[in-house]
Amino acid sequence: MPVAESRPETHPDFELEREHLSQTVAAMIRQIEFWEDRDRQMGADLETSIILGDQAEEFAAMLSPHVHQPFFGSLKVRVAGREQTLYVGKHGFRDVKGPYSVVSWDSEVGSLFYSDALGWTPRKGSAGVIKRRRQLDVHSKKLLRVTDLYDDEHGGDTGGREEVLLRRLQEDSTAGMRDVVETLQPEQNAAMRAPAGTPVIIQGAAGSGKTTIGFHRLTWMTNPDRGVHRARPEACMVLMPNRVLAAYAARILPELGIERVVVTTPEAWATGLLGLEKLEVTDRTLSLLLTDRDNTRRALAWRKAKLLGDARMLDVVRTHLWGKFNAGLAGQSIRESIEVRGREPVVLHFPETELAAMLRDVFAADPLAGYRAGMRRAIETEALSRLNVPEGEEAGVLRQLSAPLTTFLGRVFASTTPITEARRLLGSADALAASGLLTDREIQLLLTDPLSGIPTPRRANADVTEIPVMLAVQAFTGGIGRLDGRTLEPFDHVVLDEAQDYSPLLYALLGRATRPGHITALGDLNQGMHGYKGPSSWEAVQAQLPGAQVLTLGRTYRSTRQITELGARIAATYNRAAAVQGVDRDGADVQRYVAPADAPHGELPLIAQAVKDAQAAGHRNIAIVTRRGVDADRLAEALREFDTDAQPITTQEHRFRGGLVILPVNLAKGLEFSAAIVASANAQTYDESTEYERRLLYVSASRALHWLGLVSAGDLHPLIA
Ligand SMILES: Nc1ncnc2c1ncn2[C@@H]1O[C@H](COP(=O)(O)OP(=O)(O)OP(=O)(O)O)[C@@H](O)[C@H]1O
Repeated sequence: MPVAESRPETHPDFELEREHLSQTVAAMIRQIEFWEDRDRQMGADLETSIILGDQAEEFAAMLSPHVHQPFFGSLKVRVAGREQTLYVGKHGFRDVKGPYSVVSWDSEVGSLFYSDALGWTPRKGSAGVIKRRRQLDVHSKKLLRVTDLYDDEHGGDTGGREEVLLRRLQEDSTAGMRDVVETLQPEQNAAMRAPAGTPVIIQGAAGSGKTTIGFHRLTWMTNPDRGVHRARPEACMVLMPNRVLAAYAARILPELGIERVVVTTPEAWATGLLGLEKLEVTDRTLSLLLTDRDNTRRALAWRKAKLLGDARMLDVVRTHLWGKFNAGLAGQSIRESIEVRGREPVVLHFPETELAAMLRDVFAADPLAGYRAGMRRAIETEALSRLNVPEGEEAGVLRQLSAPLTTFLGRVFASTTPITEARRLLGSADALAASGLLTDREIQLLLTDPLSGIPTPRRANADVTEIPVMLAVQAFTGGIGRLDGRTLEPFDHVVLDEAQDYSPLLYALLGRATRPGHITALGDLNQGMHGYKGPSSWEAVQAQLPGAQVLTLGRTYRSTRQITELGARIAATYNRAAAVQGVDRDGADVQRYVAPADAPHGELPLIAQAVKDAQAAGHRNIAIVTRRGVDADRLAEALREFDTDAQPITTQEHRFRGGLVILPVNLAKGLEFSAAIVASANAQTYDESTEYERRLLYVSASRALHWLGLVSAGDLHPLIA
């Protein structure tokens, strides 16, 4: 069946829809004017009037940005013999006096627009049937197009959903991640709306929309419809692999209507929590894997890194701290004379045996704020109850207790900075053996140092592989979570991007730091660049996040068929999973630029030419991708001689602001551009025999939406030649 066409003259309902749009715009404007008119926001007294006025102003401010596009779709439903059309937009709007209401995309009914379901049973009321789904392209208050996606009266599915999607995918990239509210696909919608309070692992190939969907799920979590599971944006955190990507992705948030979410990197979060923002984080395992040719040493380094991120390490750390704090308690007691107003002073005495019993209870209770705070609270509570302190006098008693308590806690818990304590544990066979959880071979492995040949920086540093153990020490002693002023709270919701790079131990810790069931992990086990620090399977993650569901996104959306096919050729050399299904979108052929290996200026003139060609094809956001940061800096400089001014993005401080940029592949991961040019796309740069290098080549070659150029002085890489 032909798709009901979109041009005004061909879609029979175009005029009707245009009229509905203009009436909706008018109704919204009326409502905004009403809210903005303070004289009409009258309460019983002045104070209530002011509150009402402020509230109304806030409503007006929230609705205003949506007047230019009140909705993007509609749903015709039949319930109890009555037909009704619901309009779906980015922001809900209730037309109190008329029929021009809009339901929000992230509401319960909004979901029906995206799913393939043909009926539904609401919580109350009778079951309904979907009669029609319709896309309405609106821009600047003007209706541009009407496309039916599903029409009961015309044979059901029209193929319109694919048509709308393809149109959207043809658009140019922007300087930030975009929302896909208008074209969310059924499987994405289902993943986004996996029951609130259930941890979710979204597995999907590159370009399947994982990261995008993760942010949409976060927004969905903040909707009041989520009830007890509703998340406050300021209490949520998103972890992304680097700061360039974090800044790029965070731009989606205002579009989705939420603000104040913390979007950062795991390293920044960890060093912040450890109170060591200046700590340099190294990845010496990676350096060794890339430079050392000794296979035994490589295998050792890999296995040691894996073991450091093993979830059992949580209890290894806990047992170690138990032994340490108990030893610290030996010979300690608290004896303090306390005055309660109106009574004789009494001596409060906690002998060692009692303190030891309290410590045992604190370990058993495992408080979020850590054992130190837990112990303080336990002693304070016991003191108040033992002295039978009247309510008004509690603060005074606690003040008297404060100094001796701090001294005592200092003796037991001090000298435990997470870094030194983690290293002390990892260097001691006895400490590692205490829990009985590790085998002798594993203990030996932890005591060896396969990385001794890899230099460490001069500054204070920690390796990514030891950070989870340090965080575990921190979690047990000082607590782990979100700092709200001086108190530690669990995060309302945490989203992890590139979730295949988080160890099971980190998952266990993040689970502690977050409300139960409130982690959304987005990843692709096939894209793992750092298998030594990630989980071996999603089951290993599920073991740390009770009840976690794995949802798979099967389609990819980013690139044209030509670019997707090229990427698939590279990925097929290491990817064991079945080939993914791309959206079949036709585009320009992949362009290849090859100069003789001894050409006077090497590949420079070719890169400059590729940039000109991409620009001539109409692209503005263009990336030149290099293998390393130094290559990008060097090329940026040299290309100026060839009339090409590319902005380098070579440190995490740089930001992508659109235009022509040059950046190394590790910073390009996750970003996307209308056009991309892979510099030095050859086997000298991306070693063919190393899987890691082939994965990097894949990342470089998969950054473009529409146009891809491959450049080399000397033969192109065999996988893409
Ligand atoms: N339903 C959709 N409608 C329109 N565009 C979409 C849709 N889903 C994904 N896209 C687009 O596909 C591209 C890839 O999305 P995204 O970056 O979220 O994928 P990803 O799975 O996180 O990829 P990677 O693993 O490479 O980081 C983006 O341009 C995104 O806007």
